[in-house]
This record gives sequence, C-alpha cells and structure tokens, in this order.
Amino acid sequence: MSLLAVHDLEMRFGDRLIQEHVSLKVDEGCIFAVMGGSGCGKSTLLKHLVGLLPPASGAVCYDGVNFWDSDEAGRDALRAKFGMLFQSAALWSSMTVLENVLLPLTQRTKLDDKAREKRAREVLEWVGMEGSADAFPADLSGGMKKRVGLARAIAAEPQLLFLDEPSAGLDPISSRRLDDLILDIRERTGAAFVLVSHELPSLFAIADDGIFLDADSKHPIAHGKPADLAKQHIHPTVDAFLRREVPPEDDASTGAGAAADHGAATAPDKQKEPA
Ligand SMILES: Nc1ncnc2c1ncn2[C@@H]1O[C@H](COP(=O)(O)OP(=O)(O)OP(=O)(O)O)[C@@H](O)[C@H]1O
Repeated sequence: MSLLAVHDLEMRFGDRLIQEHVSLKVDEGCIFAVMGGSGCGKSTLLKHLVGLLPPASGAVCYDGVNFWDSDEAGRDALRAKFGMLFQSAALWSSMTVLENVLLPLTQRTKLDDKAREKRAREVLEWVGMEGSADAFPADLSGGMKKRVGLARAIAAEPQLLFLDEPSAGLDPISSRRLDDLILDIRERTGAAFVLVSHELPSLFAIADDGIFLDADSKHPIAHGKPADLAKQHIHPTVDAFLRREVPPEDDASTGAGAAADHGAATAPDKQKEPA
C-alpha cells in the first residue's frame, strides 16, 4: 500500500482545466519530484495533495484512504501524516524559532511541555539551528529560515513531507546543504518527500522518482527518476526543462523521435554533474 496514491486526478479552477489524468504513487522513503514549466500546475497539484483544494475528479489517497471521502475527523487524522514547507518558509514573525517549531507539537501531539521542548530542540539540532532557538525569523537568512521551516515540518514526525520549491532564493551552497539535510532527514526518519523544484542539480542529486506536468497538453507527459528522464528524450518539453534546451518551435518534427536528435548536443553525461 502506497503512502500516497493519486488516481486520475483532474484539477480545475472553475471552468479552467489546469491538469487532468494525473496519477502517481509515493512509497515510504521516496523523494518524489513534481516538475514542469512555469504555470503548468505544480503548486496547484501540491495543494490538492495536502487537501487544500478538492479534485474536480479522481482521488488522493493516504495509506489507501481517500482524503475527500473521509469525514472531518478522518481528514484530520490523515493531515497528521504529513508536514509542509512552504516556499517562503512561512514562519510566524512574532514567535521565536523555538516557538515556531513547538507549534505543530502543541497542535498535533499529546506531549507535555518538557517533552515538546526536548523534541523541538532535537529537530533544531538536526537542521543545525539549535543556536538560534531564541532568535526571531527577521534575524535569519533565507537559508536559515528554510532550515527552521523544515524543522517545524518534521517536528511532529510526519511520514510524508511536502516541499514547495525548497531551494528557491538560496545560493548554490545553501541549496546543496538543504539537499543534504533532506537526505539526512530521510535517513533518520524514513519519511517520504514530495517536492516541487526547478533546481536541476538538486533534482538529479536527490529525487528517486517524479512526474512532469505539461502546460500545453494539460496532462503529465513523463514519469520517472529525473536523472533518467534527462537521458531518455521522452518529449521535447521534458528535454527543454531537464537539459536546458530550447524546444523546436512550429516544427513538424516535434515528435519523440525528433527529440532524440534534438537532444544530442548537450547530453546529460556531458553536462557538469551535480557536486
Ligand atoms: N486560485 C486560483 N484561481 C485561478 N487560477 C489559479 C489559481 N491558482 C493558480 N491558478 C492558475 O493555475 C495555473 C497553474 O498555477 P500554479 O501556481 O499551480 O503553477 P506552477 O506550475 O506552480 O507555476 P510556477 O512554476 O510559476 O510557480 C496558472 O495558470 C495559475 O494562474
């Protein structure tokens, strides 16, 4: 039974179709990437996965339980299985770092004050932020805020973590540190991750599986490990994203066969590998 399974999801805003025929599975310990060009519906998919938006049709299931078929108590129980790191880290500015991390522990666990603080300090230590427990978010750099956001997301021991562009706005070194941190957290907790990302080095370094959403056809055009997809020439749009190539425009030869030739100039094995 998959931790998360999405079956033939259709996403709409009113009459406007965003994506259809979206199916995916995320198992324990998997790092799953949601990829695609700007505006294709990645963040919208994430919002469907965390129960913020109801599907137009299709199903989002956790451990085989359909989120939208559950009653409110059932949905709360399912929500307890996951944590979320928003793009901005979304820390409460009026609370200290420690108080921010304590929040999900207060809301989601029955731990007493002492145990809550112990756990909050433990996860802050994991992300290297134990020395900033009494600081306020305004005193932190972007990378530090993301690390605190990650500590808050993992504090209540979720099985699944959703990360919306975790590397956005970070310099390459901070971005690489965040990748290492995600791998470290997976190692420590066995949690699975679903991440929206445009960062190719990060996708190639840490993602085990993924889905590629296409803005034009409004359905997924590729499934698989990003590092493998970059070598397979499945579709010109996938190549353009994963191999940083410009897709041929208004060209009758935009099929998968033509894409193979199109990609030859900058094969991934000739690109600089992620450090
Ligand atoms: N609340 C909303 N109401 C109506 N349309 C929306 C809403 N939110 C997003 N959209 C539209 O849905 C489409 C997909 O948006 P989304 O933010 O999911 O794309 P994305 O792939 O995450 O983009 P980016 O990579 O630029 O962040 C866009 O055309 C966007 O304008």
